[in-house]
Amino acid sequence: MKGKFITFEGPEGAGKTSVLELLMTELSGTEMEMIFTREPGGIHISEKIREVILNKEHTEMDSRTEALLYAAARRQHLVERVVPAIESGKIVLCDRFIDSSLAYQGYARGLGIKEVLSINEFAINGLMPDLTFYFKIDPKVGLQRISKSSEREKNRLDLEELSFHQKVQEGYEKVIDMFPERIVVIDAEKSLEKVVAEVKNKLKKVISF
Ligand SMILES: Nc1ncnc2c1ncn2[C@@H]1O[C@H](COP(=O)(O)OP(=O)(O)OP(=O)(O)O)[C@@H](O)[C@H]1O
Ligand SMILES: Cc1cn([C@H]2C[C@H](O)[C@@H](COP(=O)(O)O)O2)c(=O)[nH]c1=O
Repeated sequence: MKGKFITFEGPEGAGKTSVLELLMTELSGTEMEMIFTREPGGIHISEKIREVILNKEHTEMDSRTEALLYAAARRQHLVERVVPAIESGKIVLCDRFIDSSLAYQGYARGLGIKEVLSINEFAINGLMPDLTFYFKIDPKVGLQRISKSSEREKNRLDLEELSFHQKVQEGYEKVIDMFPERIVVIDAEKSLEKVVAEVKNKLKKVISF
């Protein structure tokens, strides 16, 4: 039996990683076999690409180069980690995937959502998520959260202007309109406990635990 591929999306500081960590703890005792992973990263080569993309000294990086690097990291992560897990029946919970590229590179960087979708179609070769949670939050609130966090050093993308992060949010709204059946919107400005409860509730509709 094939597993499922579930992704978590949203602006900076929306709470995706915190929710995934709590889900990992709460669902680890259940019968469902799950893996938790992230983009860009999740495996050796893609973590190396992550370091190149997010290094705050790499201010000269061209937007198309950035889009191609995310797509390359995505391809390797899918082949090495995501596809084998799904084929062995596991549930894969992934922090960010293709919708990040559509919102950040396609819309906020101005490369075009369709153009970025097209390079990513080559990378993913048909493997779209079964379900995506979009963590909706005012970008200002998300950025305030990461500024307060002592564990989080700001990367090159975090350091973009507020106007860039507002465009990311607009980009996500467009992506949601393109894929309304796949993407579930979660109010990420609620307390962490409430967000986790809402995600678990929606998850129960696609997997049993
Ligand atoms: N619902 C919440 N209410 C208040 N603070 C929260 C909530 N969720 C997460 N936080 C805090 O906000 C900060 C960012 O959270 P987290 O790293 O989980 O976000 P993220 O969506 O993974 O961000 P990024 O994509 O930028 O890495 C952390 O300090 C976390 O403790
Ligand atoms: C997958 C992906 C990510 N990004 C951006 C989004 C964030 O600013 C960083 C990743 O950092 P996080 O702390 O792990 O959320 O990269 C992007 O622009 N395009 C993408 O495809």
